Amino acid sequence: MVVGKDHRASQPATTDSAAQLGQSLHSVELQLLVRQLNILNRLLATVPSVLWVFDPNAERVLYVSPAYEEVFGLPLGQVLEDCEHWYSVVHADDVAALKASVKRTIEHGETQEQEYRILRDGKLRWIRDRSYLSADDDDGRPLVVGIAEDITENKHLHCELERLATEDGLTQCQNRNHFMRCAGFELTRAQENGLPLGFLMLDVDDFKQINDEHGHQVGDQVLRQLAECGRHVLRRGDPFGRVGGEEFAAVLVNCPPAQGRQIAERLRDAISVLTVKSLQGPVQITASIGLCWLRPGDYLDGLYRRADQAMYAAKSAGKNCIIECH
Ligand SMILES: Nc1nc2c(ncn2[C@@H]2O[C@H](COP(=O)(O)OP(=O)(O)OP(=O)(O)O)[C@@H](O)[C@H]2O)c(=O)[nH]1
Repeated sequence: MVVGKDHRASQPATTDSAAQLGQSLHSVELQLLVRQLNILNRLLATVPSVLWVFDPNAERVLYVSPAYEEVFGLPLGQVLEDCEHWYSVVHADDVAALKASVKRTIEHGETQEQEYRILRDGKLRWIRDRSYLSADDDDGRPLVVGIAEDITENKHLHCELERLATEDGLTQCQNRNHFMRCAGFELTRAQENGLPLGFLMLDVDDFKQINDEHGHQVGDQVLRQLAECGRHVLRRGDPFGRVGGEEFAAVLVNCPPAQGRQIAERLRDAISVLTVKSLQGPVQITASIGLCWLRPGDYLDGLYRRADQAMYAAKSAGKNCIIECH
């Protein structure tokens, strides 16, 4: 913006040049401001995150950046008219937590970070929203400013990494590390609450022979089917993992011995009727099971060792049976 020279003769020369200087200064500042505004608009239109400003007193969204339409799949105008539109795509189970998080920002000035699910184009997407209490605006009222990002891809990657870190690749049950962590957690919980807990160790019988006669692929299939059988027979929340080559373990959470024996028996029965296909015909499998119970002052190592000893006792007793260690 260029301001023209003022030729008014009545103006004294000094005042004239001061006014000119003032105007051109004004003009430079204005140009700078317009330029900054353009940059800011370009930035806001380019960044994939949604920046938003909420006025808690008026309960209105004062501003949302253009990415809102892309990220939330909703028109900008609607949310500026009524902030509830924002929640219309949020997963019903996540709305309360999201509202509570914004409320905490308003009431305590706490910076909040909330992850929630939205439904966009019939698909679930994950959003991470951070909100901050901003400096007062012109009227002296506090505003909440936030930045929301679509983190769906990160979330999927995180889930995949977690799965790889906790799951046994062959059988899809817990891997040894994860099982031991879960077992330790359940042991502590049982001790703190005085609840009964069982520990079960299972080893496939004559597995080397199965591998030798039918090949490793059939052996792998035996392990997969056995794991599937374990998932089916054991209760949902009971940790169950592959702790060695053909060795599995389970924690029977809040389970008195009588019930634990029934579960172990059901498992042994279910395994003994499993048939695994091979070129030479169906392969029958059996397993030896060791069982023991949590004692006061037990450590996971001790519990594991007693169940292992009981399992080896079952092997010595002729296999395909359950031995309990007290
Ligand atoms: N197919 C397959 N075999 C495995 C895997 N991990 C370990 N094994 C095999 O499991 C077999 C275990 O053999 P052993 O320890 O002698 O036990 P076993 O033949 O079951 O004998 P008992 O325990 O006395 O019944 C070995 O041949 C290992 O190579 C695996 O992931 N896949």
